[in-house]
Amino acid sequence: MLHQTTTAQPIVDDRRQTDTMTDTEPSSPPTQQNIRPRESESSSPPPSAALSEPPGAGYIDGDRAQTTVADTPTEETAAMTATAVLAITAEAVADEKAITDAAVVGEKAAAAANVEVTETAAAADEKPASTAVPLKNIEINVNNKTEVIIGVTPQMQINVNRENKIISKKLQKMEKDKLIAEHEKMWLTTKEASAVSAEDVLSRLRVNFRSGLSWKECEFRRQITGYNEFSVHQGDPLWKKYIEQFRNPLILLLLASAVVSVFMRQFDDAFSITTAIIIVVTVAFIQEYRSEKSLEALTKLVPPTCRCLREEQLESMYARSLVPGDIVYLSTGDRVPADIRLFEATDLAIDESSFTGETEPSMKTTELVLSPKGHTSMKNIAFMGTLVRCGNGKGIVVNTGEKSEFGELFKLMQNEEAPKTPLQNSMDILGTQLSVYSFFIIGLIMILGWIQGRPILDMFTIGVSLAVAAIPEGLPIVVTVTLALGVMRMANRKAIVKKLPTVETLGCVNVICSDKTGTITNNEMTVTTIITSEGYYADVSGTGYNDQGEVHLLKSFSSEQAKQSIYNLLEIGVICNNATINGETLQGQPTEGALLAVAMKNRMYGVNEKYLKLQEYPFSSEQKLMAVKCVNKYDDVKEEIYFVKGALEKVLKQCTKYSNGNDKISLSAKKEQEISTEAYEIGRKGLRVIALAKGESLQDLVYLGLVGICDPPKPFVRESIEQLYNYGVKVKLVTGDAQETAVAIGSMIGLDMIHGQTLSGTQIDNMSDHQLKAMVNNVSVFYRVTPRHKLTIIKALQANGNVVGMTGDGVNDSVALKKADIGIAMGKNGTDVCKEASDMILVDDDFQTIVAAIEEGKGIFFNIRNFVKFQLSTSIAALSLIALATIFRIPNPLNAMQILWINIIMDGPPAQRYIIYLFIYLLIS
Ligand SMILES: Nc1ncnc2c1ncn2[C@@H]1O[C@H](COP(=O)(O)OP(=O)(O)OP(=O)(O)O)[C@@H](O)[C@H]1O
Ligand SMILES: [Ca+2]
Repeated sequence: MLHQTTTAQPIVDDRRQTDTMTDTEPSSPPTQQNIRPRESESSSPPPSAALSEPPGAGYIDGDRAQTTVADTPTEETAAMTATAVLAITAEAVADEKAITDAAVVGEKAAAAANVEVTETAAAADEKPASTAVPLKNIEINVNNKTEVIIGVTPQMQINVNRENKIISKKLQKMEKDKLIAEHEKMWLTTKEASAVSAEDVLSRLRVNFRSGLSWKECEFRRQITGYNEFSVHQGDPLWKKYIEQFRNPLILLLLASAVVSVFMRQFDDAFSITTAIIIVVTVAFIQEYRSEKSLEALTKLVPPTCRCLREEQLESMYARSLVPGDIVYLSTGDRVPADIRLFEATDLAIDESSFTGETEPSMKTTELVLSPKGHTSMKNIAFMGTLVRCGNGKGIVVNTGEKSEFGELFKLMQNEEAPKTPLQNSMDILGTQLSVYSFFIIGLIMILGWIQGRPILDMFTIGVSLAVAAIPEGLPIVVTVTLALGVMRMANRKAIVKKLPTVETLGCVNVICSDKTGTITNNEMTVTTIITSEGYYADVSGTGYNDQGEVHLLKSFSSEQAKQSIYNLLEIGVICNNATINGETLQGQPTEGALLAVAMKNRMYGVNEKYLKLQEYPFSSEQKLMAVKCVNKYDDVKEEIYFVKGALEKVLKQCTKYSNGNDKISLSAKKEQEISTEAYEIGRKGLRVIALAKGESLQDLVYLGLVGICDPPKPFVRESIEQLYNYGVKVKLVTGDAQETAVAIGSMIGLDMIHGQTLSGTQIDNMSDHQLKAMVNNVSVFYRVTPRHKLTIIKALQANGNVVGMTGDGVNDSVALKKADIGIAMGKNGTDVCKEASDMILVDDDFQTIVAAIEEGKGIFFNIRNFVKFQLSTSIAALSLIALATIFRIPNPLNAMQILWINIIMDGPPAQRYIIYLFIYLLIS
């Protein structure tokens, strides 16, 4: 029988033996007890088998082998038995009990499911003695060890293969059920996770926070939990929706008239009316179905992503693939992808307004909450769907999809009907008004006809047909379909509209406020210039987040000293930093990535290891400054040092000295002026300026120098702005960057810098609303603004009657994006926060797409207007034709069927294609 190791062992003999074996038993040559090739009666393996098997592999006599199960199965025996079962089925079908016993006992048994059967040619001399059928050797791979069964007839082999398959399937299934049961025991609710320590959650969900789950394990867990998403609940079946369409009172009346026609023996009328009704209903049904489908598709256009640790690699992946136990990293601007129990939180503030209604972001901690009451008290949980306003953190996914707290909310939300767009509303009103008028006129016609003594049934069917034709009950649907189709067309042009009304607004935008970094520029930052506080000046070559490039010192007086100064300066940039570069991909903020890259180019490695980070003051667009408090690990006197980087004026405010070689010199007004001029000169080239300083206290820093970071405008922005201008849309730049940088970029992209003014955040602060409103139209560049200012600017523009679009990518844009008539977010590099706040998303961050979207928006608006006009004119034509004919006692120029046909044809451009299909179909059948 088979055995587990690669050394030859005593093997269970055929029918008699039920012995158990261990791996440690010494190897012995095949004996009588061992299974040997029967036909050749030789104790040595046949040549071919010897060639194809690893040394010491066992042999099985396929003919004689039998199922044997140890009475008291141990792990080994179980494994053996399982294996035996697999092998021996050549003759005997294994009994169920054996399999079950074997499987339940040990892991090895389960591993036996790993069976591969390979056929090898039997030795030439191995001719079967008793049978004419050629024999074969088959190799069975069990637990990665090869076993050979010799002398198997083809039929036996088929049996072996078949049985092996069945057994391995059974074993796999049992193994899986067991695992599923185990996994289900380890899940915990979000509330439970909040009430225990992070370590407990980690161990309960069996994950190491340093390495994360394995891909295989994730795959398995996902089979249990499903994808991290909400299944939109299935509506009525299609046939029911189709029948629904008949529930329209007018259609019912028409049907009634068809029935009456049958009784009156006017079969051709009855037939044509019925056909027409079916077509009307089908067209309406298809339209509604299509609009539903396209609306559904909309929600799937921008799949959220997240950063997750798997097999020690930090991966950026779709949030839908998360499972409980995944380790997720959160940073400013992220949308929380699942319910997460935090085990690390640095100044982590999360906006839970969508969830709790609380407008103030909630500060998160990692400590356990003893008895959590309500969502607000669970300070150690980041809830799915909420947004990281600032700081960063790490946590473990505890619940996903519908199991998350947000899932509960989602279920409630599903029951709410989606609000109608203003356009849909006005169409509804128009529809009702038209219905009232039409009914009135139709009533008149019918009474008149009746008085004139026309056949009552004719008058009735004509009246009802007129009602069907003239009452635009399909109008709202057509509007929705047109909007939805437009939205899909925009999606093809890489602009995703989140809500239908946006399309209406797009047609009338006349001002676009655009932030600079990430919208106008690529937000791919490269340090190109360095100026130290001593005045050493260096150029940096190379682009991208890598070490390809060099730092060239220009004005060097003493080159060693200069190198040291540059080193000290760049060191701050590395330590006061949260980004990482893996290969060439950057995780984190581009500005920080640029600082890491320049240090790499200066061949500075392992700088971080020298210091231990004690505290961080994260960067925010309000402060425009970031600081970390550290100690030098190798210093005996563990002195605290602050490393600071940020906008020059903010950093200089905290500095009292500047560094000059090994000395620190007090900052004079003159020196400050000098530094500002240097910054101005760098900024004038369109570079972003970051100042770097360090010191023992945050109020008493030593200034070390500046870096200039290049981030040029994207291609074709200039052309797009020109095109927008031609459409009557003005573009304004609103940026957190310095004046000279903003102005430089502004002129690069063709903003009117001659007539347009510039305005800073501070200036806005010193203005009344009224003053701002008076001048805001003429400003083309706003600089050094905070998120609050961005909002004020939008409001002031709106107060002047503008329809304002706002584009942005960062957290600092989100409030303004929400306030703007249309918020436009960058889809690729934009933060989740800003995508959430926006109405439209540019998939590939291309500014040109805005132009395309506005074109589409205008087109759709135009289409709908035309359609309404068309519908109205045909209704009026039909009504007046019949009314006049009745008044003047002329025979009716159109019969009921003809009216209906006209109605079908005019029922909207999207429908026409289907009508043609239907006609063709009717013709064929
Ligand atoms: N990670 C950072 N650490 C420290 N300071 C920074 C950092 N990033 C940017 N700054 C400073 O803050 C200023 C602008 O920041 P802010 O976030 O308000 O604007 P932005 O979003 O980068 O630009 P825009 O509003 O045009 O998109 C920069 O000019 C720079 O001096
Ligand atoms: Ca930005």
